[in-house]
Amino acid sequence: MIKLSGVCKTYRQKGNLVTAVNDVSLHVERQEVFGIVGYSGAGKSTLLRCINLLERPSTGTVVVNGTDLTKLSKRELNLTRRNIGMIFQHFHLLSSATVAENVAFPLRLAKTPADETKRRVAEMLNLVGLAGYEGQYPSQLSGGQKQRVAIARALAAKPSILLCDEATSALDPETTQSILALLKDINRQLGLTIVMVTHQMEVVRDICDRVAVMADGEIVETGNVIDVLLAPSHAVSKRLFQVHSTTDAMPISTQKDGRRVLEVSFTGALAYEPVLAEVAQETGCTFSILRGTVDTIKSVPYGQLTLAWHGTPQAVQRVAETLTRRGYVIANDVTETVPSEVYASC
Ligand SMILES: Nc1ncnc2c1ncn2[C@@H]1O[C@H](COP(=O)(O)OP(=O)(O)OP(=O)(O)O)[C@@H](O)[C@H]1O
Repeated sequence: MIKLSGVCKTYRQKGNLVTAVNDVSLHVERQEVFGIVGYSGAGKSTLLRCINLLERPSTGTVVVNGTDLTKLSKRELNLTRRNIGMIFQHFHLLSSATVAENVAFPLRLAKTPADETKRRVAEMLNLVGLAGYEGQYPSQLSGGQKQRVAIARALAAKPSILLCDEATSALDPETTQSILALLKDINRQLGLTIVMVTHQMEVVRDICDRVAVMADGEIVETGNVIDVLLAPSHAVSKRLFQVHSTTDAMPISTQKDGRRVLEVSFTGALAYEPVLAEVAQETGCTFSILRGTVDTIKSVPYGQLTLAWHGTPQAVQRVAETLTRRGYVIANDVTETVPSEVYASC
């Protein structure tokens, strides 16, 4: 559906070259919700804007539905862009136009007949839950309602792709949830492909199927959300997705007593099995839970726990291997990262 190959974007800034996106290749499947995350300045927005050529890549190709956008004339590009809607953090609504006029804007550009425009605007406002707001102005709406109008406008020309640039970052948590629910519905009902840039990990957890982690203009890790979230492999992903800091999770007394402190994760049916009790029995160790989360990601149960294992040195040595055999993932063996001076001083 969307295939980026070797995309680079450089800017000239005060005589220096800034590389915002560096040799990114990416494949987004039809109808998936794909997240792009990373710290500020990682290049996320620039990469997103390369997908509809709001930013023209310095090198590389952008193929959408089999067409390389970088090869199109201006006119062809404008026509193709109708297939790609976009929403933004600050909504970008026309303040002097009514809700209906805002939603009708892309249809006017496409010279859609008036009766069809009217019908489509009504359909879109119904979809986003704003039927009856046609005559209101953006200043009369809440942030969540403004984003709903922006979504209606973005979908008015029936695109098959929606790009979202920090679409929920300016909204409170409750409104964020309602916009995410709307995007999920749209993804399901209309079969829309959604690519979203976000720094909100709950957005990734709630709505994305796959995620790419960016750092310094590059994609450093891509995968299914549940895999990247529970067993991130790159240092940046670990920082972004870790639920809590290891140091916070370990009172000093536990560092001393717990011979082995492990951060583990598990998914699916394992959440319902008495794995920890069985591993304790098999190894002859006991354990305490220092920190933990058990939740679901898109209806799949998962858990992340920090465990202190107590027992003889030989017994605690067997714990990690036994947990792994039972299907747990060892995200971090914290014991090995605790300096020996810490043990000595406790
Ligand atoms: N038009 C521009 N001119 C010059 N440099 C730019 C331009 N746009 C982006 N950059 C630079 O490219 C880099 C990536 O910026 P970008 O906005 O894509 O990052 P981001 O990950 O989206 O950050 P944020 O989360 O803060 O929005 C930054 O160093 C930024 O300063």
